[in-house]
Amino acid sequence: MPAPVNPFKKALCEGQDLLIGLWVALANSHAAEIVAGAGFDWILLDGEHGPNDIPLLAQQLAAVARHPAHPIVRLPMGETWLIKQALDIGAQTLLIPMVETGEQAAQIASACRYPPEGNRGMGASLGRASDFGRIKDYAETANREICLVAQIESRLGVDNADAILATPGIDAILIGPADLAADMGYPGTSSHPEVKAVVEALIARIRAAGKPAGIMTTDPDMLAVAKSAGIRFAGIGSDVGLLMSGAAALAKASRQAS
Ligand SMILES: O=C(O)C(=O)C[C@H](O)[C@@H](O)CO
Repeated sequence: MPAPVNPFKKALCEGQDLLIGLWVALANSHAAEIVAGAGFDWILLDGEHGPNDIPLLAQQLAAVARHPAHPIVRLPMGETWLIKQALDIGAQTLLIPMVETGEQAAQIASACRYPPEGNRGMGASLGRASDFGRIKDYAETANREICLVAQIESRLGVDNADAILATPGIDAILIGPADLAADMGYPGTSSHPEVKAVVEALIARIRAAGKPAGIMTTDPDMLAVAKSAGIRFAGIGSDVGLLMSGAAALAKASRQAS
């Protein structure tokens, strides 16, 4: 029995639709399960800015498994040991932040694949990835179902985008406008015209390299720019944002009603 098919990777490679996702940063399996059934194509379990660790991420992966929303796991950084642990708990799609060079792209790509394609350590028979050893052909078939998304979110990353895109094993690029804006001198202003121009040009380069481009943005104007430039996946909000805005609106409405 082979490793399970990665539906997100399949949809990116074979489909044309825009895949909509939600950032999930509450680091809670109940919250993840609630939004996984809401109708998103994917959810991003955020181990970079959410208070997540490997055990919490494993709980969330298990909690959302019965829903169609594909869980993408973002790690704090592209450390080889952390990539190994994330894959062994069953993450099939990883988002690695702040990828800035071709060398870094090669390192994270190698960490995601078993030899001879890479240097991922053998141990999935102990982990959820192989259903704890029940998927007998996991080691032979896992590589093709891993989807590695590199995040480009700095001027250096943009400058080196061609080298990152040319790296075998980098399956897609997600643009991070918030960090990109900060690096460009516009912290907190990810919808700055100069940022939008860089994002638009970067999407064109990603597409020209034959790879899918994605973005995370809650700014409608930035999303419109990205859509017109041809992105294939977009994170358009977060569980934290939904909870904050919903709670505040209810509190305000209840005061007005009383
Ligand atoms: O730089 C960015 O933009 C991102 O990486 C997304 C941020 O982490 C944050 O906007 C997620 O809500």
